[in-house]
Amino acid sequence: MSTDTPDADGRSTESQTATGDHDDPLLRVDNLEKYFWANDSLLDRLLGDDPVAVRAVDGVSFDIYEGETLGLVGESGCGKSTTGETLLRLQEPTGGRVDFDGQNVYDLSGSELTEFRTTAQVVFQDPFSSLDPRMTIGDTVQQPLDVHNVGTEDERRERVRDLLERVGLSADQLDRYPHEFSGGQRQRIGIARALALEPEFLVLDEPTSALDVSVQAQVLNLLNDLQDEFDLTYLLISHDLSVIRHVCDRVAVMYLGEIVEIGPAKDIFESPKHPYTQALLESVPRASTDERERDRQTISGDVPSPRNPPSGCRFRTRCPQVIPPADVEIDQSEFRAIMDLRERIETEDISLESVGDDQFTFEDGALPASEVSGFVAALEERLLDQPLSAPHDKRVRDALEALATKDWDRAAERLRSEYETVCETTNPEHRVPETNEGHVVPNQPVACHLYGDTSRNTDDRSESPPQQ
Ligand SMILES: Nc1ncnc2c1ncn2[C@@H]1O[C@H](COP(=O)(O)OP(=O)(O)OP(=O)(O)O)[C@@H](O)[C@H]1O
Repeated sequence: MSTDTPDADGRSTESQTATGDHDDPLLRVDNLEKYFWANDSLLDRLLGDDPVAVRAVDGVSFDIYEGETLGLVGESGCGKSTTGETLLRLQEPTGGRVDFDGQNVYDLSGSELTEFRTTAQVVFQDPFSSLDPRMTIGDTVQQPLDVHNVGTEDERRERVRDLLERVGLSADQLDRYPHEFSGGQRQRIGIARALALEPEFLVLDEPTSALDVSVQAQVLNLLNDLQDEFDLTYLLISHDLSVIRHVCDRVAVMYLGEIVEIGPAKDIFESPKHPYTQALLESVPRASTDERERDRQTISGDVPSPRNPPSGCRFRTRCPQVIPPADVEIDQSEFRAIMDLRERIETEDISLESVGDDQFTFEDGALPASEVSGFVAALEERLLDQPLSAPHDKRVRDALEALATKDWDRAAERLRSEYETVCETTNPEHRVPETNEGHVVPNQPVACHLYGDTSRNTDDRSESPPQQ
């Protein structure tokens, strides 16, 4: 990680050479899974509601090498914080393992677990809520030393003074309270506390998101200096691509509980492979006027609920590159319109009674035959932004006709039989992508049906340690 002397692409030469000395990762995350259970209260059980799994983290695998900064990026709700907290064992996993220095952290107990808790620390986003307003900052930073009974009282106080100085505060301030400090200073206090036990590994969970932009850079620079000085390894969680770009050696892109792409930061930013990574990058505001004038694409819709994630590729409900069946010729905007329509029919998310401003009246669950064509036309107008080309227009009308008898299943089946895509039937495995010239890109596995050949499948982790 480095922020002080950025080169042309915003990463310093130093950061590009900061990793790669070690074949064995410091941290190896293997198929990590964390489900929460909703509808699981006594009342729910009395009401007969079944518990529902919230799949916050759903089988992620990656490695972190000593001295590097791995970025974990994705929209809000994708499972980044849950991943960070679960791998630190602040939450227990529902599946998978995490090896730290060769030991599965979920097997640790007693003194081994205590040792792990000193070695792996976290810095949270919000320095306002993560500090106890009734404790002086000296006591706050000293607390982990007290809990772990490190040194004498005098030695602990001396260490607190050193730490405060080291993070850019004055040792004279240790009797002050959090409200006497600015946001950036409070984050420095949080960092000092995280460093108190001389950890090797820090999870930085949105460490600058609550700060003013001008202060963000200072805190990132401080984290960079501390990494060099104390040989720290970072997992940096952020939804902010500019933060990730400037400080990370490698980047893992997370979507709805899964890692969709992972690779060296430079490659991810210069040559993103997964449509989600591309869409995330497209949605970043541009710095230069030329680029600002270019149309900025935003990702359509919201992240679906992790209670009921889409089948197959989870990004397919928003993806601008969904793959049509081999025998269907259709442009992407028409295919997207039909996919969205299918989704609404399959979830019965269309109010049939209100179509055409209530001009159609269902009797015994069906419309009179004379009204069906008007009803279909009104439905098309409501559900489609633009008319479809042949033969798709006819197929869609057939499906909509089934809704005139409220036969949702027949409508859904009519479209499914024509338009079912590999993106919905099959969860893509991580594969090493191929460039247009036929070169494979071994360090950038991607989970997308657009790429690769199943003979070269890999799991989520890069095949080799980060490049020098
Ligand atoms: N204790 C919990 N119980 C139930 N669901 C939870 C719990 N904690 C998190 N979730 C759900 O898990 C999903 C992932 O949340 P998480 O906070 O890990 O995402 P994130 O990518 O870090 O987003 P953000 O940046 O908004 O925190 C979300 O849908 C969230 O609502």
